[in-house]
Amino acid sequence: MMRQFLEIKTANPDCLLFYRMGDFYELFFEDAETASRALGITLTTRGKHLGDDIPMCGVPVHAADDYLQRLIALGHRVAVCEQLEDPAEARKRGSKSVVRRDVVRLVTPGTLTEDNLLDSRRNNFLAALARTKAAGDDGFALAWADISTGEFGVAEAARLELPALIARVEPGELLVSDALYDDPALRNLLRETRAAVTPLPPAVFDSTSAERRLRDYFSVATLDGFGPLTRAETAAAGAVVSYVDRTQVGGRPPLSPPIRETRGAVMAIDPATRANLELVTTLSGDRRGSLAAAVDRTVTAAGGRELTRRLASPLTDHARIAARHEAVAWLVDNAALRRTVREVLRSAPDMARSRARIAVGRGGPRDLAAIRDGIAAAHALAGHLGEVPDAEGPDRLADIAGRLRAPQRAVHAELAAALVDAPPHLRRDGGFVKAGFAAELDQARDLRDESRKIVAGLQAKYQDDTGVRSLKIRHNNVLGYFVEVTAQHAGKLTAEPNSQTFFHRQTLASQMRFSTGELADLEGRIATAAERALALEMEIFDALVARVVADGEALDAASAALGELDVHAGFAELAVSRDYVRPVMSDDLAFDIHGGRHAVVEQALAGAGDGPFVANDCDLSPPQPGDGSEADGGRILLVTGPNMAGKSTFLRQNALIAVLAQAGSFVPAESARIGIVDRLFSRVGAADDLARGRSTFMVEMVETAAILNQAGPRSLVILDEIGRGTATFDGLSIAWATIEHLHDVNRCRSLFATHFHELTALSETQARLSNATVRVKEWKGDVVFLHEVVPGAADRSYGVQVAKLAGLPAAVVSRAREVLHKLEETDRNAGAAGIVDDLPLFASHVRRAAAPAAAAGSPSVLAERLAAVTPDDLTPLQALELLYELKALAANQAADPAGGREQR
Ligand SMILES: Nc1ncnc2c1ncn2[C@@H]1O[C@H](COP(=O)(O)OP(=O)(O)OP(=O)(O)O)[C@@H](O)[C@H]1O
Repeated sequence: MMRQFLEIKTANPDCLLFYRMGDFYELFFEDAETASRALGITLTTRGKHLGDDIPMCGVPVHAADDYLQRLIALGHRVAVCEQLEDPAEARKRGSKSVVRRDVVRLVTPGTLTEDNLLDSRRNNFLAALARTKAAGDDGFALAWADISTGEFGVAEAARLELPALIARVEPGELLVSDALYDDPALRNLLRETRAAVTPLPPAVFDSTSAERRLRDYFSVATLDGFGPLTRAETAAAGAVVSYVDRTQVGGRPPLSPPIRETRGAVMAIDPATRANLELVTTLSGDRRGSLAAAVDRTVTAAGGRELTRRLASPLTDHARIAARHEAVAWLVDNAALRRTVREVLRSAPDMARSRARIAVGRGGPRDLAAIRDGIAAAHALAGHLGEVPDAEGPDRLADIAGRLRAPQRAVHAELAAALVDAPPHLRRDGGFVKAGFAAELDQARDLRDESRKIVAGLQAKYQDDTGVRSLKIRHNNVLGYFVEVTAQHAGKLTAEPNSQTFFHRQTLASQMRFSTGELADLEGRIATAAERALALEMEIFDALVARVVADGEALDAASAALGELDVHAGFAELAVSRDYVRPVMSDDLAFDIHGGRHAVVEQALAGAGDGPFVANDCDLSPPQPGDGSEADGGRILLVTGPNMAGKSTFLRQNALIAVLAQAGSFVPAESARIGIVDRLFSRVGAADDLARGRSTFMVEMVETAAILNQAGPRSLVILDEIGRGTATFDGLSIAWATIEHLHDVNRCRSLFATHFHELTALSETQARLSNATVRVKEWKGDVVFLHEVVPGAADRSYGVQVAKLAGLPAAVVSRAREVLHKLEETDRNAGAAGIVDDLPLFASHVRRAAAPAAAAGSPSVLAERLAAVTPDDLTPLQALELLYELKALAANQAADPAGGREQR
């Protein structure tokens, strides 16, 4: 047996080997040590190998899923090795022969199918990243498949686009070739992804053999039917199916043909933005508190997964977005139908995952029942949708109704006729086929149950015959049926005449067990009948499985349609219950939100009874009378305001409104007009990334750099407190230059929140920048937050007041007030004027701020000259001349720096 174990282990060196022995999976050697540590189970020894004890530990088969889940979560991979024949078969080959065993499946993070190993509301994708050599940085492709639902997608990407794509798909496991695994350019990407990264030999990614593998997997002669896949896409998709084959050991889960996603079809959202906006999980990884949790009104698992997917990948295609809104609008208007639809949906089980398990031979009777109930729900829903004349319903719903009708009624009828209402999880013990379905089965069962009644009668008879009232007939796997009496009464059975009937079988401490001829005879009949019944049930099970497998594609179509309908109905329910409106989508640069709210904060406030959320407007549409096209450039809104006033909330709520709208939902606002956003960027909050050797400030700058380098005219950019992680002047300067770059180069719709009030001066020179502030009231020295965003600039930050609210010791608060007072005084007298010479750009503003002190010194000549310039009035030539002049002025000033200071 050890030889067999070692052979199998050698073939699967990177996995923990679950070696089946009877009712246990046993682990040996290092695997046993690793597993016992990871699972907290006892480590024992069994036999010797090369003179040493063999470490061993085991998990019971019936509880194996739990242990698997924990091992997978810890990043292990497990090879499940089963007994492939009955031990009796093995014994026929000789008393020393070993039961045939082999690995039937590798369990890895990306190839799970069991419900308790999966999150029902999220896909679990296995992804593969491939690159074609010739194309360099641009030739990447990602393929992703969920073997628990059959979905399969593929897309091309440039290297810079990869982080966003991988973060969106959020694979559980990512396959890469050894070469990519070792590529320094991808090191950070691979380290940052939450997926378990599995390096594989380059041959797995070879595009020529990939093509063959795909043809083979989908049993097609050519891949042309899948649309034109690029070489990198073929390689990635080929790697996925090759790994599925390897881990499922030939049991092929049904996958849809790879659906190719065109570039730019979904809103690009990089990983930092995705995390910051907490779209599907919060920063701490929970679903609770995320946008998904706040807007999820779906009632099925398929709907939950579809919702998560939509929020993670909002569309950019006007027509497709409009179709989703149309479906939601229709379900908003048809309240009665919406309620019926949701009611029926509630009864629909997770058909996709059940069908996938059935297809790989891991399904049980309960999975068949899920298909039965799923088909019933699908047909009922199609009926309800069909009751309303098609002309009234939007295309999207008509299409959904069509797919809901796809599964055959006959399949449902058979399942319904064969299965009991609530069948057991495992088929092993039978008991799932309805009485009356198969006459032969009924007979076998009757015989079995009849015999059980006879056993009961026999027990009564034996009690009378022997006079032992406590005599029992029991059953166990070793003895079969036996008569049991307490030791005290044993004598009555061993004495004449009873000893003629009762044969002694076993003596325990306080009981004695016997057999009788009648009992042995009955036992035989019961066992045969039970075996027969079980065998018949297994036959019926297999026949039902075959029916389900044959109708698999229709079932998948219906399951997907069910999920989509659930999302539409859920969004409609959300719109009605939380007062969301249908956004008007356009192809220009509009972004005009009236009375917008934060989807998550609003609900949190309502839940905590913390008063209403204050709605706010936000208009980032191009201000000039133009056609609103890209040439006009979007507006930048610079938001200043005290701490805790609601700046971050305001910024995020607008980003979330864009995401919701393009995901197909209505939005929390009184009205919204949104020109489609193709990329969303946000830099919100700051966190150290010490693990990667990056300080808070470094993280902030890396993310800002990515935005300034990548944001295009159709992007939406949210920047919160850029530059706060460093010294004031450095921070202010960086923020200043960042805004100018956004305004002049990126020209995209942007929201910028800051505590640097100096930045508000930019509105004088930047045509498309306007200032907004969040109102507060001061009351008896404390600050009252109104959360109202109004045009204009804040005058101060109220930081000390907020610190007091936060419970800073009174002594610290009063000392801070003193220091603040002193600093403000110094600033008024000298500090501000000091900026004038060093940073001429700030001149216009600083002069205003320092007005009382102006007499104390003369402002910089350079600043004065600049202030006199109206850039819009200059011809290019004049501008160049001005530049020469300014350079000369600056050179003069630099030659006599002390002179400048002495004047002050
Ligand atoms: N519009 C609103 N209506 C009601 N409450 C709000 C609103 N906006 C924000 N709040 C409440 O105020 C709190 C603080 O908001 P937020 O974090 O956005 O402030 P901030 O101005 O960004 O603060 P800081 O400058 O300190 O980062 C939120 O947690 C929320 O409870």
